[in-house]
This record gives sequence, C-alpha cells and structure tokens, in this order.
Amino acid sequence: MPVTSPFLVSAPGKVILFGEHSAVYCKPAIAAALSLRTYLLVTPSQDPDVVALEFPDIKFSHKWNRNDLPWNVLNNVVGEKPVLTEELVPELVSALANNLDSIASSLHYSAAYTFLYLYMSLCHKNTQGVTISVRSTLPIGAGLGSSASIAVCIATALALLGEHISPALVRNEKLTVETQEAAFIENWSFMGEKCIHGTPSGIDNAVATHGGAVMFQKTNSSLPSVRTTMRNFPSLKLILTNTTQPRRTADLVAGVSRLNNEFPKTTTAILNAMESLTHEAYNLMIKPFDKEAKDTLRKLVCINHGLLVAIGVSHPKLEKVKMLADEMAIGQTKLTGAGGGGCAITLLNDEVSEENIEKLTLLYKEEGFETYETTLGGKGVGVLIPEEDRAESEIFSVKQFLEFSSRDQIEQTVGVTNLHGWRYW
Ligand SMILES: Nc1ncnc2c1ncn2[C@@H]1O[C@H](COP(=O)(O)OP(=O)(O)O)[C@@H](O)[C@H]1O
Ligand SMILES: C[C@@](O)(CCOP(=O)(O)O)CC(=O)O
Ligand SMILES: [Mg+2]
Repeated sequence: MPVTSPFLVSAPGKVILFGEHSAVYCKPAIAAALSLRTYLLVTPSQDPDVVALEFPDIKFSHKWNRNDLPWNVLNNVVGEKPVLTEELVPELVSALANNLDSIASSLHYSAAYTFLYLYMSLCHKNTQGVTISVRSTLPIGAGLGSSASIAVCIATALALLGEHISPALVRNEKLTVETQEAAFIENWSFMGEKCIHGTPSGIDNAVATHGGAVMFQKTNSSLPSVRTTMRNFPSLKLILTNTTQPRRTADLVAGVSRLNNEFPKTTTAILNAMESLTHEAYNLMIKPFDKEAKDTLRKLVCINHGLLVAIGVSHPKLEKVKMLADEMAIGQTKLTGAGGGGCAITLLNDEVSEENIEKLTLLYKEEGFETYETTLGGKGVGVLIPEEDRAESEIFSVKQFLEFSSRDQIEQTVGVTNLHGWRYW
C-alpha cells in the first residue's frame, strides 16, 4: 500500500492475573487488556529507499537502506510471500545479524531485530520507505506486556504496508477487528514476541490484538493456542504498582527453564499447581461475582504469588510491595508478568477506604515505586488515519509525536478516545 498520508496504530498492554510463566509450559493463564497503550505512527520517508525507526522511549533511532537488507536469503529459503513458521527462520535470523551489528545495547537490539524480522517477512524489496515512530504510555520491561504491544503495532503496520490485510477490514463499523485480519496480526506479532524473548506463550500478543480479557492456553503440538474470551470479566478493584526495577522477560523465562532442567519433578508440580489455581479463578470469574468469590480470588492471588516466588521470579522490591500491602491488610498482592522487578498487582478488599489506598500509594512513592490508575478489559489493536479534510500539519507532525513529554500528553493527544481529526480506517 503506498503511504501518502500518515497512519497511526495502537495496541494495549496487559495484566496477567493468573498463570504467568506456567503459560510458557502450556498451562492456562488469565489476562486482561490495560488502558495503557503503545502508539505507532507510520509516515512516508523523504528518501523512498530508507526505512527508519524512531523509538524515543528507549532512546533509539536507526535507519537502513532497504536495498541492503537480505532479500535474497529470504526469497531462497521462504519465497516471496509471508510464510508462518513454528520457529524463527534460522537463515533469516543469521542474515539479519549483519544489519544489526552496529547496535550494542540489548534493549535496542531486540527492538530493531523484531522490527527487521517482521519487515522482511511482511514487506518486500519494493515497499516504499517509511519512518516508524513509537511512543508508549506503558512502562517498558515492567511486566505489562510492552513487548507484545509494540509487536502487535509493528505487525499491523507492516501487514498493511505489505497489503496482507486490508485497511477497510482492520475495523468494521462496530470497531471490532475482523477475525481473519486479527488472526494474521496475532500470529505475526507472536513471531515478534519470539524475537524479543525466545519462547513466549502468546498470551500477551493475543490480548494486545483482541483486547478484552481471556483465558489463554498454548498447545505443545502444532495445534493453535486456545483463547477463551471472558465476556463478563468482573470489574476488579486493584492497585498496579511498578517497582521500577528493570528486568528482561527473556532472562526470567530462561531462569525458569534452567530450574525446570535442574528440578524437573518439583518445577512440574509447581506449574501444575498454577494450572489448577488458574482453573479455579476462571470458574469464579465467569459466575456472579459475589463477596465470597472475591475473597476466594484474593486467596488464589496469594497462592499464585507464593508459587512464583518458588520458581525464583520475585525480587526484594516486589516483596516490599507485598509486605506494605500485607501490613495494612488492604488486599492480596502478586507480581504480574515475568517478575524479577517490574510490576505487582494488589487486589483490594471490598471495604478498603480511599484514605487507606492513598496511604499505601504514598508509602509506595516513598520507596520510589510508581502506581498507575488503569482500567482492564479495553480495546485491542486499532488503526487510525487523518480525516480527509485534515492536512498532516493540522493534526500533529512526527516531530510533535516524538516530543510529547509525558504519558498524559500522549494519552490526551493520541489516546484512542481523545484523538480528534482522525477516524478509524
Ligand atoms: N515503546 C517502545 N519502544 C521501543 N521498544 C519497545 C517499546 N516497548 C517495548 N519495547 C521492546 O520490548 C522490550 C521489553 O520487553 P519485555 O522484556 O518482554 O518486557 P515487557 O513486555 O514486560 O515490557 C524492550 O527491550 C524493547 O525491545
Ligand atoms: C512470563 C510470561 O508468562 C509473561 C511475560 O510478560 P511480560 O513480558 O513480563 O510483560 C511469558 C509469556 O507468557 O510469554
Ligand atoms: Mg514482554
């Protein structure tokens, strides 16, 4: 698709309520889309041969000449059309290393690698050069699925550029993503997640694509994963706290894999316990959610955290989040996402006062932690273009997009519900 005007893709982050890590071992997990999102702006490049990335959230920008990319390798091994493979194509992975060898930081490398892998897979040599600029209201590397959210945005933008999905179908009138288009985006963003952390379960990119809340289970055969939409997902009163301790999902997933190799029987028993508690939580959440159900759900949150501690993915700062909440007897806390730092959720007791919530958030602030006000279960991926009668300059330029100084400014300017002058494609 020739890009004559800019377009904007956005996708949400997620909170895993039950089953992180066990999800990688084909156990079910429950997650919901977050109101924090990643926004990706596609603009035509001035030089049609140049593909450029502007990722200010991780202080990274880079350019490639599209003629320098290993198209021949790809065509020899895969052919001209995108072919979904179970694993990343090793020949492409090794050929791309030459185009990435000047990038030293692992944070930058994984973002650039994900982009190039998907670009090579979904575009072709003659696809017009574009600049891909990304801003996120999600903290990066904090357990809220920023990797999946950016992978979904990149896969969607490149699938549009490569004409594998049709703009008209990305959103229908009810603003729901058409099934076939969504499946294409989900599958390719899963390959993106593989570039970022090796052996993802697929739950994060499924939620970032479809939105809402799901119980998700990867299969260990070539069968597709099972995604069960939880339509009546109860509204949960929770505090989301970021320890701001940096960590990489790839390292934590690799740590659990080492533990599994060293103590296979014990690790399997823990993963099985996570499986049964996720089922119990699911059964509670699909029925009328009364006081008793809420109490039980909090007990399951507590057990799930204990099991995550047992497989070595907590961190002293996450324990601090839990301890402060426990001391105030305000609710039950568990880490969310890969752990090792990043975020925790505290599922609050019903009767908790606003005053106590404020007191706890203040205590967290004193520890250097951040708390977020968010809602769960929102929209999945979406694509927006400027309304016909709007010139690019009337809306916002790449420069402005890159210079938004705060989460609030991003949300207020390009947030799905706030964006004026743009319409769903
Ligand atoms: N806004 C962003 N800009 C650039 N890269 C991003 C952005 N968001 C996520 N990423 C990529 O995702 C990686 C973090 O993924 P991960 O370790 O899985 O943490 P999480 O998904 O919990 O945030 C980063 O190293 C980076 O490659
Ligand atoms: C640890 C895991 O279960 C969740 C990782 O989430 P995040 O990248 O920390 O947001 C891995 C996965 O399911 O792919
Ligand atoms: Mg991730």
